[in-house]
Amino acid sequence: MAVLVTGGAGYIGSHMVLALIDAGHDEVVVIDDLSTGFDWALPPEVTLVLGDVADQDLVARTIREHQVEALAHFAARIVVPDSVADPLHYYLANTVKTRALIETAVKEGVKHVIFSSTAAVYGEPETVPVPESLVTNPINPYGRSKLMSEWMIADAAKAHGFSYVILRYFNVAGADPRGRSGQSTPNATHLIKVATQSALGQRTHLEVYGTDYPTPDGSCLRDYIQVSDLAEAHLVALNHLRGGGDSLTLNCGYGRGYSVLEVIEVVKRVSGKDFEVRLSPRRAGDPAQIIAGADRIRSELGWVPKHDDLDGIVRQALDWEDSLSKRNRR
Ligand SMILES: NC(=O)c1ccc[n+]([C@@H]2O[C@H](COP(=O)([O-])OP(=O)(O)OC[C@H]3O[C@@H](n4cnc5c(N)ncnc54)[C@H](O)[C@@H]3O)[C@@H](O)[C@H]2O)c1
Ligand SMILES: O=c1ccn([C@@H]2O[C@H](COP(=O)(O)OP(=O)(O)O[C@H]3O[C@H](CO)[C@H](O)[C@H](O)[C@H]3O)[C@@H](O)[C@H]2O)c(=O)[nH]1
Repeated sequence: MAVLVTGGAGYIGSHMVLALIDAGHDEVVVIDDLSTGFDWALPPEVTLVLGDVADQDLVARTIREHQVEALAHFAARIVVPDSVADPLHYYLANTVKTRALIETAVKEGVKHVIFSSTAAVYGEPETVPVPESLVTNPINPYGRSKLMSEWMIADAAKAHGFSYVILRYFNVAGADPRGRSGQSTPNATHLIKVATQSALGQRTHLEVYGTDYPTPDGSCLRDYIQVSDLAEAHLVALNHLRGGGDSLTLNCGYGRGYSVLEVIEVVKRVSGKDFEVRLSPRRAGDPAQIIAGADRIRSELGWVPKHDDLDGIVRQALDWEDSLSKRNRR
């Protein structure tokens, strides 16, 4: 019985594929349109079906051919400010296409669904950390596009009898400790990516978007979770569902926040490189602070993170960026 990973050629999806392979799952199928992913991010034993998650014939054929039992749905558009600039594109890519995919999964009898959601569903919480029980109130189209998908999945599961785990990721960072994958999107906007590229001289400078937030140093606070720890959370979620466990919605974070300025300091210290930092106005759609209430995933799934260390995460990101620039020069 296979696991179908949508968006498996992307940053987080490729780490999920590696985690599945490392755990001995021999049937892993990826559907990816390679819009932001890379076929080389996949190990050779994994089948890549090139296409769109909303192509219902293609997805149905893939599910049947590989006897797919579980779906891990990563494929999406992910950049918060882009979602503010082009909301209809985000609702199509993240909500409408998820509807089509879930409809196909239901028709084809897929038993379990794991969905990549986001801390952005909480919006601008008044206090942190945020427990899963907090009322959701997304402040940008990206968060809304994901929250609608959460609701669809929960409603469809109730009506059609599949089980699900919705994982609300906080800020994902770092790379595979064995150097097999990492964040590879050339113009990625994520803070740790931009900072490591600046440290390696691949960018001229880094802009800090906002230093007038109501936080200790005025810059935004985020909870950075290492990408292989996050992939491991998906594996324990899959085992939970396969063992007959109930459907769950869980935060994925460490429960600790770092400010943008603190992250920059860590990148400078770990890399041993200084780079220009410009203090700029706020970026559209950014909440001041978002930190996970991180207990439920531990108690429900027994998830134990192994890489809860910002220095280590930054070191992995630097090593990955370095290997990526060598790959691109070849
Ligand atoms: N990166 C983060 O910090 C973060 C935080 C919270 C949630 N998430 C969620 O995690 C998931 C993965 O994010 P990522 O950082 O790996 O992004 P990514 O852009 O690296 O990966 C997305 C993958 O999906 C593929 N894809 C996109 N649309 C597709 C479509 N219609 N059909 C087929 N393939 C398609 C892309 O080619 C890419 O390989 C997303 O759902 C995102 O919303 C990410
Ligand atoms: O060059 C940069 C890049 C980012 N930032 C700041 O750093 C913080 C983190 O920004 P990222 O772009 O790294 O991440 P986001 O918090 O915007 O969003 C990420 O985490 C969210 C969940 O918290 C979503 O799920 C989303 O997909 C994912 O990109 C923000 O305050 C942002 O303004 C900068 O100051 N300069």
